[in-house]
Amino acid sequence: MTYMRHNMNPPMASLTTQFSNMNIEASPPPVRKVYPREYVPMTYYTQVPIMPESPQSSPPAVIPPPLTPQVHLANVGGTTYFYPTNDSLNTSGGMKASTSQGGGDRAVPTMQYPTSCPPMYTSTPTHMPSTSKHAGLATMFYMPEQIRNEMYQRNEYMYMQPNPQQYPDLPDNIEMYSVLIPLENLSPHSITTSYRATHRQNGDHYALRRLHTYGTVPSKRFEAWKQIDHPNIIRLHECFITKTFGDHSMILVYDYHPAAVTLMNKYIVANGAGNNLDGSNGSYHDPFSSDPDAPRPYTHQKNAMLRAVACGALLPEPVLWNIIVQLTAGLRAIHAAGLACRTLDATKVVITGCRIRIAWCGVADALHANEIDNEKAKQDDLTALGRLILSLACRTIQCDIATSVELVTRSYSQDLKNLIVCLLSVQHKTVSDLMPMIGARFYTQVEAFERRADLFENQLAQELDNGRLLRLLLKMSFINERPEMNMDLKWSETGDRYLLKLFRDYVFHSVTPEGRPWLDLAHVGYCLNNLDSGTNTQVQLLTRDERSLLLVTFAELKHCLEQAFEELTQAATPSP
Ligand SMILES: Nc1ncnc2c1ncn2[C@@H]1O[C@H](COP(=O)(O)OP(=O)(O)OP(=O)(O)O)[C@@H](O)[C@H]1O
Repeated sequence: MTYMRHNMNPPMASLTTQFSNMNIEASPPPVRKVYPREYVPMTYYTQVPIMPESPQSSPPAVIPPPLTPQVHLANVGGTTYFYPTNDSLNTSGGMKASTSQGGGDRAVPTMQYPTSCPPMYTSTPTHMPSTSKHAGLATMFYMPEQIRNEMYQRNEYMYMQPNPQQYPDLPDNIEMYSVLIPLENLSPHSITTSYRATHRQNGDHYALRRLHTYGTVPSKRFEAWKQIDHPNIIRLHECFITKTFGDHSMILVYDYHPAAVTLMNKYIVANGAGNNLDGSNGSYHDPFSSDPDAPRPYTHQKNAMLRAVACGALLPEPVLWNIIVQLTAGLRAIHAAGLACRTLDATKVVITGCRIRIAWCGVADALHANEIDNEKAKQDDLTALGRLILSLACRTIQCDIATSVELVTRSYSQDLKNLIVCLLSVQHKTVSDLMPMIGARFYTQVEAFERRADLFENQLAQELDNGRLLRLLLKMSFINERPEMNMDLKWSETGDRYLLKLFRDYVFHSVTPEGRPWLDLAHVGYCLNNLDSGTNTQVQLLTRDERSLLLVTFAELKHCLEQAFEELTQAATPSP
């Protein structure tokens, strides 16, 4: 009664006589919290209410009419509609309604509904809790903020546009790739450059690695690299030589992972403690290298590292194990394919969300094509992994091994220290040897990934529902308040469309008995899901003048919607 009420005391006399005897005062308080609950799929014309008739679940002040064997009457704009009661509904799906004489403008349909089950839409309003003072509306409409931010950040990278003034020398196309955007600051002396590019045919983005002035033929190992499809390795798709840059450059084409950031940038440079990049060309110097020309560590950097320990800036150990598990998984696949990474360091491993991936695989094979000792290269990979973990544990790349191991001993578990020492030792080892050292932490990682997968799956389910409801809303919006259709200025106000208009009011324009807008998303979700399913649950629609109350089922409303939308679709299609 009150869902369209604009003042607190509507004239009771205006209600149709069938309902005038109802004791409104005795009914439960009209506005209640609607607890989200599971949606129970219905079959047509069974009279089981979808939401239990508990005081917690009713929409505001919509009082269930006493179901009597008589025919219900409703008057709309001078037309009286007769609605059959429960008993007169036949389970074969037929339902009849008739108008009294009086020339109403609503053509009363004789509807045939399918007897099969309607589509099942589960988890109706579970993600649409009822509005409360404390919950912001935004949190109900959108996915969790962390996931949303991750997605938006990736989109930002996906839709990034090149600035031609910034890089005027960049070619428009390289073979099938165009719209080049450098992934790093271009430096005139570097021997490699990376770009994001778009494939001209399929429109997908790729990460291109250009090896400048590359004279020899592509390494045979590229074919093996292209076969590696692993979640912790960025996939190589193709490689070719091009003269587009005015030299013989080799281009290696990889999957593009938007918003990927190197471990160096995320954990070391961000800490401000490990920038060991040579200012002249941005290249990375390994502080543990046996090369006598490599920059040596400084005592003050050791102090900075110790200060980092003191103020708790070290990475939590689970983060390190997460990286170890993923990197060893990647290395395992690479070594099993008879290949070696050869350039594993913090600038060649990227992270997106929680995923760690080894980047630019195969580049070292192109640059050092003559290095054929694969077994040694595999050992070097494991040593490089040990150095990488040590750098991350200390959040610096500028400290000597002894000091770093000492720090790890003090700050982390014995297991982590043993693993690092094993990786750095000269003894022959394989990735499989590391597995017992990782031990049960492997299961912790699997659990974490499964939880994340569950989270995304749940979110996906909700988004599926949101998409479905959006399509329904779009259909309703195409119909409601349409100024004219096929020269008929009253099209959206008459016939089936009139019911849809009243239904729209019921769903979205309900007010509390005090006349305040009733913004309950559970109510909206409940109504739209019932409409989409075409259930046999009845809904009472009050005309705007509050003089008539119409009893309709969601199945009827669904039929009205489909009919009206079909009319629109036909009118939209130009005749041949
Ligand atoms: N497949 C990829 N998809 C998206 N971004 C990537 C991909 N691989 C690497 N990146 C990003 O590209 C950027 C540049 O990578 P690159 O390896 O050239 O960095 P670098 O540290 O400058 O190394 P180098 O000195 O060898 O050029 C990095 O920020 C990295 O996160």
